[in-house]
Amino acid sequence: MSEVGTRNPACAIDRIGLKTSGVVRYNFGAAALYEESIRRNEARLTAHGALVAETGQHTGRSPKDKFVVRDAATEPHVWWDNNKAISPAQFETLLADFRAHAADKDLYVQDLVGGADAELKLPTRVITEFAWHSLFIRNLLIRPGKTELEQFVPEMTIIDLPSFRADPARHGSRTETVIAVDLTRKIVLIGGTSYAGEMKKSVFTMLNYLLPEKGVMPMHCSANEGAGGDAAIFFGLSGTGKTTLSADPSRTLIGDDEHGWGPHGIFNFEGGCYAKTIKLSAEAEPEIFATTQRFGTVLENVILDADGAPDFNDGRLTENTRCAYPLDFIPNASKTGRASHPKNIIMLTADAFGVMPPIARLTPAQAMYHFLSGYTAKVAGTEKGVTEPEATFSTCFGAPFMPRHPSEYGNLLRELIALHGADCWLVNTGWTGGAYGTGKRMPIKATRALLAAALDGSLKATEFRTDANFGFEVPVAVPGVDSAILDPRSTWADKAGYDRQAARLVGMFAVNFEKFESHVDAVVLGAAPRMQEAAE
Ligand SMILES: Nc1ncnc2c1ncn2[C@@H]1O[C@H](COP(=O)(O)OP(=O)(O)OP(=O)(O)O)[C@@H](O)[C@H]1O
Ligand SMILES: O=C([O-])CC(=O)C(=O)O
Ligand SMILES: [Mn+2]
Repeated sequence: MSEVGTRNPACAIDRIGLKTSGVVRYNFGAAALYEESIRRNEARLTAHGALVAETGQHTGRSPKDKFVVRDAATEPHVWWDNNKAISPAQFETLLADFRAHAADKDLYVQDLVGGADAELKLPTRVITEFAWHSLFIRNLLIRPGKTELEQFVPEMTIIDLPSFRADPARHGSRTETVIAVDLTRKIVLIGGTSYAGEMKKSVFTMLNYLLPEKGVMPMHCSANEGAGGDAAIFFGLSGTGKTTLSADPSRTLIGDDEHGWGPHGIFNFEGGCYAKTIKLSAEAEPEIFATTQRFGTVLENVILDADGAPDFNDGRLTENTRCAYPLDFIPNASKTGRASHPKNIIMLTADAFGVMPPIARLTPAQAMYHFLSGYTAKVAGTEKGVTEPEATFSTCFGAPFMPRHPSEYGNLLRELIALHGADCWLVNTGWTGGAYGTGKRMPIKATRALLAAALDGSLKATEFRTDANFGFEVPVAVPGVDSAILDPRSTWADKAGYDRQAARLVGMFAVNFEKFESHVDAVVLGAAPRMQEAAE
């Protein structure tokens, strides 16, 4: 095998049975991976020095094509209602076919780490067919130093071969796309998709399985820290604002997407960020915008204009355009990836029905209810002319990444909130002044002002009213924020329309929560939104 680059002399890729007649490139840095990506026609340079790649058919994750190996070790611990199973034999066949497929390919290898806590870290080797995927994952995970690299022994291995085609009859897959997760041997095989986000979420899935047994809560959340050392975490489904709102010039960024909460506080699983770039502007999100105008950042499915500059308003390939950059591309990012126990817990939702207030205070029981519900709303692509939003409930704000039953994560979170006395808030970054189609997206400025007041403690001291539908406490007036938006009903021209929409949403919450009723106590059940007797 022809090899280039730095690695532990005792750890070549044949440790996972891979051999190739091509060249294996270990732990290449950004410049070398740029050269490789461009030489191989995988990617292009932008006018400002970022690298831009297109993913073809798959412009987002493929949760329906993800499978977990059901063996004696995983059988009792995995939540099989939410995770599709494949047999150890099917996985073995798939792994053998991955080896055969790789046998004449050039391969890129990155030895990286998931988890900024030295006692809990997961050394992860990522072997990719594409050079740009190698740079993506190098940007996203934690990069070991040179000495560490020379002694690196992977615990987890990801093999990512987008040109592989799975065979449902042979591999137990659904389509030609497959994400196969062996939690016991800590191997993930990704085939038939070029969407880079699959790699980072594979590490997340593994940590979500491993950490609860060590008493650590894994979370789909961003995190930042105030000057006084007060940490905040922001849960939320895709597109609700974890990345946008955690990048705050007045606070230290810990991470934008995946964290653990253990006995020593919180820690990032990653060493980089993966931000949405659709309609990204220098005005609303200066720190994130700046990462797109420099060397080292990977842009995914972003369209370039005639001058080679990214056009973030162009959603021609997908609305899910992205940029991936190391944490230190954000000026005030943490160097350690760790912070104290969070003082504030924010649950983000993008309520496209325009019913929820922009901020509400949650009791611990309400926080548990909303954590298990995991509500947000999706809006259809505008080009299709669909104006009706669709409610999404994804438990723990991340069902596709949760191998275990939600009650395991829920109970861990509940204990931690009680132990550390964290304050909990629900923040709606979705629609105001009506539902999607009538109203508009909450101004980022307003969301930031409300969060600032919650995080500096001043919001707690203001006057609150109780929301008629959801039962949580909503501030009446906040300095620097138009009071009207605090009461969503007042922003709707059609009040009866608001009441109908609110009643519908409460009904959706109730139906969704039925599956958790036998897993929670009366206190959490009592935190459910109230069905109204009648509108008016
Ligand atoms: N009031 C608001 N608060 C936060 N984001 C907003 C707001 N209004 C519009 N946005 C836009 O919503 C998007 C939020 O995306 P962001 O990348 O922060 O999501 P995320 O929660 O990190 O998702 P993912 O887990 O998929 O990475 C951004 O494109 C941002 O510009
Ligand atoms: O993984 C992705 O595709 C993006 C992301 O963070 C999420 O969906 O939560
Ligand atoms: Mn995410």
